[in-house]
Amino acid sequence: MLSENELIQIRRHLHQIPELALKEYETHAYLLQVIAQLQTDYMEVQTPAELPTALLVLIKGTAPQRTIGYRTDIDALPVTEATGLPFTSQHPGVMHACGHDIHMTVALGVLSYFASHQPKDNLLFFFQPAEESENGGKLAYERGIFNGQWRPDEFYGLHDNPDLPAGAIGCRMGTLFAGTTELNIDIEGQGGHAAFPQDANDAVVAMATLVTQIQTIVSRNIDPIQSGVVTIGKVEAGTIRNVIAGHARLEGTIRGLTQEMLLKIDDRLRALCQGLEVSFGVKVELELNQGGYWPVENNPALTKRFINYMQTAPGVNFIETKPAMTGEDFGYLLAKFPGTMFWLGVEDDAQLHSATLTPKEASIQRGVTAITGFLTARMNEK
Ligand SMILES: CC(=O)N[C@@H](CCC[C@H](N)C(=O)O)C(=O)O
Repeated sequence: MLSENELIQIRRHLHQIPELALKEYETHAYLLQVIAQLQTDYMEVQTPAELPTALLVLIKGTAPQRTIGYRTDIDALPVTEATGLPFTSQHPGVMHACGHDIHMTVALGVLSYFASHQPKDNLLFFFQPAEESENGGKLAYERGIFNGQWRPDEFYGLHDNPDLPAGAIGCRMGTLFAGTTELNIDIEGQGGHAAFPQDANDAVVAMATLVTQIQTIVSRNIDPIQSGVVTIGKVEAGTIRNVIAGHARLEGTIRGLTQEMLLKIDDRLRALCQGLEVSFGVKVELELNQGGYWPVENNPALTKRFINYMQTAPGVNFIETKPAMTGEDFGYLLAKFPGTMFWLGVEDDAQLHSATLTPKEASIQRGVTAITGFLTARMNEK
């Protein structure tokens, strides 16, 4: 079983080798190396050919009634790290800014416990690529990697949370995370000389107007008692100060706690894009892609058990949380397999996706202890 100190060294190594969605080859190789040291005769490891940076590890139980799945994501973000940590990212422009290094380490800690204490039920660990983009969970499901002995009867997974105390477990009945839709908008106008706007059709002015109009969707079109978010995270236009840009592109994300909310926001976006074509004489292409980022809906019966355990287990700091507007493609897997997603507190002033995110490492061992305790208790239930 991996000690707390060994887990911290593993986390620091993973932190130095962050990789973007579907390119997690070095991470995959390192995970395999750690897992090989934990190998027992009741463990099977598989790299699915259909998704080559994913990893499945099955620990066979002594008297299995079910296969319990535990999922961790493994990808990182295109963020330039600014933590100044001695174990900072060695991959320029890429960082574990969402804490997936912590997620993987906790999963390895739980795996190492059951590799040396054979469980009663089967335990399936799924190291999933591409959570931040590219729909790794959906791809895994659609490409059929959860077949035969690799199919979980129920699934659990966590996300780190800087707003909660280190090691605290947060969860709620019902919806934990929003569904998200990625949006891309291309605006085609007419380029020209900066001095002769009358002969051009400025895509920058059309784009700026659209960005402002988009702000009215949440403020004016949705019920204030409900929730929605539209964030434009990236804008691109132009080449130099004295050339009017003929093309502009916006990239953003839509968030809603229900599918109805997401579809309503989609409709308003379509209408605003059509209006922009009329009012500015530009051509607008709107692309909406929800992929696997469905709302994360916790299964009522399993989540009740999970919360009961965490509320009463000695040494676990359980906090009931509100729904969050973060997205997670575990939402897709929870629509296919019953299960529970929960938070692990990592206590930091920086937010997720920030270049200075520095999760507290004390959360790792506390998370491992809470999760191994829960899984053991779950295996003793009918
Ligand atoms: C926990 C977290 O931060 N998840 C990501 C999920 C990305 C969703 C998708 N690529 C999108 O941008 O809509 C998040 O940004 O919430």
